[in-house]
Amino acid sequence: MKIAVLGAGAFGTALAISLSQTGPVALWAREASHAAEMAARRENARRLPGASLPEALSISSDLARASAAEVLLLAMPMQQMGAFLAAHRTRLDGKILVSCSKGIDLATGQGPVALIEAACPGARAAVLTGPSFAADIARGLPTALTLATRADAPNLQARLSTPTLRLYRTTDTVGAELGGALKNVIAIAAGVVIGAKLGDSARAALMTRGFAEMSRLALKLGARPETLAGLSGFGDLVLTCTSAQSRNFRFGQALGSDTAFDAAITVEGAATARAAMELGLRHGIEMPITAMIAALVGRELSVSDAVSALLSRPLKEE
Ligand SMILES: NC(=O)c1ccc[n+]([C@@H]2O[C@H](COP(=O)([O-])OP(=O)(O)OC[C@H]3O[C@@H](n4cnc5c(N)ncnc54)[C@H](O)[C@@H]3O)[C@@H](O)[C@H]2O)c1
Ligand SMILES: O=P(O)(O)OC[C@H](O)CO
Repeated sequence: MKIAVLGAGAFGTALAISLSQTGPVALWAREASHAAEMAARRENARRLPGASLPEALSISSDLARASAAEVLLLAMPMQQMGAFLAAHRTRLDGKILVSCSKGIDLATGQGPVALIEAACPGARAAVLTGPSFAADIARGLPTALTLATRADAPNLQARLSTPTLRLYRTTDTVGAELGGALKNVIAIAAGVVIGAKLGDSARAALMTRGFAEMSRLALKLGARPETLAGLSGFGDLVLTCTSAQSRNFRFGQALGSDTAFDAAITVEGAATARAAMELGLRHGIEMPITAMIAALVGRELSVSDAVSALLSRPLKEE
């Protein structure tokens, strides 16, 4: 199976580097100048500096060429995916489309699989998610991910595994994509806690209650509990809430300490907080932490008001 990675951000580039160990891979960048720069330097200096691009990795901005592969990894920010699929649906239909994005589409309230199935009904959709920083994957550090798909999973699992990238498979696409999306919102909240100097005990409480609300929404939408407890849910929640490598966590830290944050950095949890809050309202699921983060991101609430509101909620059973 030939592979192409569509989207030359940090994650797409890291996956392309890792997958090049087991066969030829094409990396597609939407800007011709970016593709030319990477091909000349053998490095993605804009998004993943310091990682060299192997010879087995071909780079281009020609989507017709890249999308000739059977397996296409979609590695762009979640809020871009709907427009990308709509613009290129005829080229993408019939392929195996593996979403590598973590989020909920704000315009439709849908995850990547529903977006793919709506735009490209002849495609087979999959989700690759779990605890993994691009820099770690690119350095060849051991990483375990979840591959969620209802189509030909063992073959795809084998093709996307490398000596350092270990994939576990599931058919629970809803659970895998919601775990990966919702943990980003809780990671922003964990960053707020640390940025506001509320302490590690508060962060542990926040992560636990955050996991409870992630699970409430995901189970209501059809996810399986074991998926939420696995790599794509609990595993990624732990990584993202405890590492300063996480952009969602660092964005939260900046909110909590009232310091500036570069708006050009991809922070998936910001839009997903609002999308998840709206899903919660629609399905009658209480999501107090998510609602608080949506309000903080929208500058509708101060950090101290958000903390007071969470601490003054009615006492209840765990
Ligand atoms: N960086 C990580 O460690 C990591 C790990 C796991 C998952 N992810 C997920 O991968 C996705 C991408 O994140 P990233 O870290 O690569 O982001 P990034 O900010 O490094 O790069 C985003 C890339 O997407 C490209 N892009 C933007 N809009 C596009 C469009 N309409 N069409 C094609 N390309 C477009 C940009 O040019 C850029 O190269 C996110 O959903 C993120 O949650 C990232
Ligand atoms: O840097 P973040 O916060 O987007 O997190 C990256 C990955 O999702 C961690 O698994």
